[in-house]
Amino acid sequence: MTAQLLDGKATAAEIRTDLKGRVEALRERGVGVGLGTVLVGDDPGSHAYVNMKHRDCAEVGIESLRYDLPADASQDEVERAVAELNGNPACTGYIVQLPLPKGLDEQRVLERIDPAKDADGLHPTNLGRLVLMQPGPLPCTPKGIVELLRRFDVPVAGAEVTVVGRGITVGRSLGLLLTRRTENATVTLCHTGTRNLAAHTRKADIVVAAAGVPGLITAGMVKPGAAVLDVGVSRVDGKLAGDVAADVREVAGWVAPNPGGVGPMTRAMLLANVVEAAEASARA
Ligand SMILES: Nc1nc(=O)c2c([nH]1)NC[C@@H]1CN(c3ccc(C(=O)N[C@@H](CCC(=O)O)C(=O)O)cc3)C=[N+]21
Repeated sequence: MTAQLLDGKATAAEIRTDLKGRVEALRERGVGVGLGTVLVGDDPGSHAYVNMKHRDCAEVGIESLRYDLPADASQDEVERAVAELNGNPACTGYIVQLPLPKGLDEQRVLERIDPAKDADGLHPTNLGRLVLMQPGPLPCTPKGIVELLRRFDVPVAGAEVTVVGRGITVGRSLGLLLTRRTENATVTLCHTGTRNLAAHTRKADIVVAAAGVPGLITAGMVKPGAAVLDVGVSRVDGKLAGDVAADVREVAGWVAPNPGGVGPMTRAMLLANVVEAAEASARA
């Protein structure tokens, strides 16, 4: 038996079609939707991701505003781009592509984003709302993971979920999201200090691998029939490598591959956050 594919690529395309209709409806009411990006430096991966985000915007009818700053940009220059997007009414939401080049204070930049325009949900105010279980923009990757599980009817309520990785953009935020009453999962959050990783993954109904360690999760670490989602992004000899080994397909019940799984869902949720913020402001 091989695992059912959690096809993030096809699901994200369906979501973009839905969003396109909602963007048209907003425009008919005179409400524009614009996504900004701030990219610093010349990392080829980051450039590729930002390009994909702008292509998605064009498809859905969202205006895009783009700031590309050189690798030697100063903290002030980055913060000036952020201030401009905060002040520009054509920009209804934006992101600062992470990681920023060494020497820049990432947290200080994130804190200067207007929380109402925070399309990534990474401003401390919005992360605080997540901790407090109040409404607000959610980090795109965790939101995409929950949406993917929901659309493929993977049971989440009451499930044992083991998340590997404690980063803010994925692991830690996902733990907070999945333990809300509306998701109701039991979460084990593993990290580099975890003593027996396999013991934690083997008991899980759902494993989310977001450690950035190529091939970390192998077939022997997975309970038969479990859902395994590969969120690892590493480059091995210039090629994209996930955290999940190929043999996992033979034991898992569902697999979200990388590429083609959670990545496209992350981009779709970025658009969803921008559209939802515009809809909320149109209601106000
Ligand atoms: N402020 C900020 N927000 C982010 O959301 C953010 C970020 N910084 N920095 C980097 C990570 C990484 N990330 C991905 C998004 C989409 C794909 C994606 O769509 N991947 C496709 C194509 C992969 C390929 O072919 O290269 C796939 O998985 O099928 C991957 C990775 C967002 N990130």
